[in-house]
Amino acid sequence: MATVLKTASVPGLGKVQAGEIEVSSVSKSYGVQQFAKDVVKDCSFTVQRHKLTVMIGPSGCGKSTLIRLMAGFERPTSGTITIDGKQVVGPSHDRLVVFQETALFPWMTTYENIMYGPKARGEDTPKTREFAEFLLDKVGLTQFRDKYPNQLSGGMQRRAELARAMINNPSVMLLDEPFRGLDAMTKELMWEYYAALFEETRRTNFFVTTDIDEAIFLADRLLIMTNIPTRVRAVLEVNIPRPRKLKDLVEDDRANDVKMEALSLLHEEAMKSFAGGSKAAADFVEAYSRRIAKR
Ligand SMILES: Nc1ncnc2c1ncn2[C@@H]1O[C@H](COP(=O)(O)OP(=O)(O)OP(=O)(O)O)[C@@H](O)[C@H]1O
Repeated sequence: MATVLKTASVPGLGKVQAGEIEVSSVSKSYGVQQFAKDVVKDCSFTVQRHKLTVMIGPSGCGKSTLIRLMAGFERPTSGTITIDGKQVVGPSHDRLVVFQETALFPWMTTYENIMYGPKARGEDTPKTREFAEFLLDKVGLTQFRDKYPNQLSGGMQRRAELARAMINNPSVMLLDEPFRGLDAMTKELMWEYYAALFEETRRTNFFVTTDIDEAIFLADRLLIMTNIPTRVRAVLEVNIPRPRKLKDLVEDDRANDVKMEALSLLHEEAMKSFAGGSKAAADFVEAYSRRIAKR
């Protein structure tokens, strides 16, 4: 059963659903017989209730595949995925996915986009409208509530996207590199908005990235993935107090320790991939070597 966390501070919401996902010995292959490609192999981990779990791994290792399996868009070749003990057999409103591509409807204003889900379910109530206003405020878009997506910057669109997912009160949010492609400063701003939203609600979040600073700034727990076919290589706890500040990334010793450990593990995985001829791994190995040389 999902634990219900009382959150009197969230107007219009009242309670936050927070589920727990268990991924048990999951494998996923594409293609058949001699063309079969193993993408995920015997992978197990838990996305703990009320925590922000971040998955980081080499480019192309199978992270998006895992998100699609957890969302129920695809089925594992073997193994099971459960949410609060119930097997995932298809998509559901209890697991909402935010992708890097914008899914905002261009003909709707920011407010209309956010209210789309509740309206579609016949829940256009004073409470949901109050929650929509709260979310607009939290993502800094109150002044832009009546603008259309093409009148918003890239960062604003991603913030509207977050609010549009959160209003549906899923028990787990799944985010697949939602800030990829944004410039460095906009990205950092997004981390602050997103972390504040997480801290306010303590909803279970699962976030996939290839950006080590993003991973450490956001995570309670960090899953380091192996090269393809992927599984969990290590789980690192990120014990930096919240709310976090960007300067923690450079000033907090715990952040630096986790970063060095994570980079070292990722480097080993990238080297394996590099040996297999991967261009993305070669880029990572070069960037890592430069970073180490600078220290
Ligand atoms: N539907 C599919 N059919 C065949 N192969 C697939 C399919 N989906 C993914 N793959 C393969 O699985 C591998 C992993 O892809 P995936 O997108 O899950 O990795 P990723 O870690 O999310 O990558 P990135 O970090 O670059 O976003 C890739 O080699 C990809 O080509």
